[in-house]
Amino acid sequence: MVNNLPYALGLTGGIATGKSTVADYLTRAYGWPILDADLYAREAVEPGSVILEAIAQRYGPSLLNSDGTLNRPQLGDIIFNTPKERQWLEDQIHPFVRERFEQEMRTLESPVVVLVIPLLFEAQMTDLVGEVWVVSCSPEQQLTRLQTRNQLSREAAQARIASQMPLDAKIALADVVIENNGQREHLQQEVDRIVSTRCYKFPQSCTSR
Ligand SMILES: CC(C)(COP(=O)(O)OP(=O)(O)OC[C@H]1O[C@@H](n2cnc3c(N)ncnc32)[C@H](O)[C@@H]1O)[C@@H](O)C(=O)NCCC(=O)NCCS
Ligand SMILES: Nc1ncnc2c1ncn2[C@@H]1O[C@H](COP(=O)(O)OP(=O)(O)OP(=O)(O)O)[C@@H](O)[C@H]1O
Repeated sequence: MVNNLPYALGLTGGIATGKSTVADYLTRAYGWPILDADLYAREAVEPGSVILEAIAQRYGPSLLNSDGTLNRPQLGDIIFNTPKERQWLEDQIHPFVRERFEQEMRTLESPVVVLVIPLLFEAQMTDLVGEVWVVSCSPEQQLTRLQTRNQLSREAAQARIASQMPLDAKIALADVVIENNGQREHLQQEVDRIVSTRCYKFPQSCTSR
């Protein structure tokens, strides 16, 4: 890690376990900036990008909406059901996402930054962060949250969950695990408790990986 970069806290977990909810709270309560892999992954496929062009070449122009943007649900149907195609897409997008994190981190003045990276382990981005927080919830809760938020059938939601590293395996690799099975207020108290026990008040005392 280059000197003078902020201390990076990596937030990951299963799909729809609550990473963005925790990130929103961290920035509201502590003022730490958030950098989000999902936003960079969207930037990677904006109209006019090389990657969107490659997607249209591979799957045909029907993968584009009439305004030239990516038809995300349709690409999701392909990649969350076909591991080889998921791998192809990740090979296109992940180098771009990594590059964007590195760029943005160099511009920050804050002593701490939160990187939200759903595929932190799968995409081997752990070197970007000083420590890893995994947001966890029960399998039933995860399925319900995902189906409700994305309006997905049970089968489609299960396919998305199955396309990621199992949550237990992520928990085993975590420095901090945040249980998110209760109300939002409880989650916030849990986050406050964790922050109070760690080094962020004195980030220079945090050691990099
Ligand atoms: C397939 C796409 C177009 C579906 O878009 P959609 O709007 O439905 O989902 P969105 O991008 O909001 O992602 C929601 C969540 O899905 C999960 N997810 C996304 N991509 C992947 C993947 N390749 N493997 C497993 N889970 C994934 C993450 O938990 C993410 O937070 C999109 O997810 C995508 O481009 N994925 C590939 C890029 C990627 O790997 N992104 C993850 C961040 S590095
Ligand atoms: N403690 C909670 N109480 C009620 N709803 C919650 C709670 N935590 C998260 N949610 C809801 O569950 C859904 C998933 O949460 P969130 O978007 O934070 O997950 P995520 O891990 O960032 O998802 P993704 O992997 O798809 O990016 C959202 O609709 C959010 O509002």
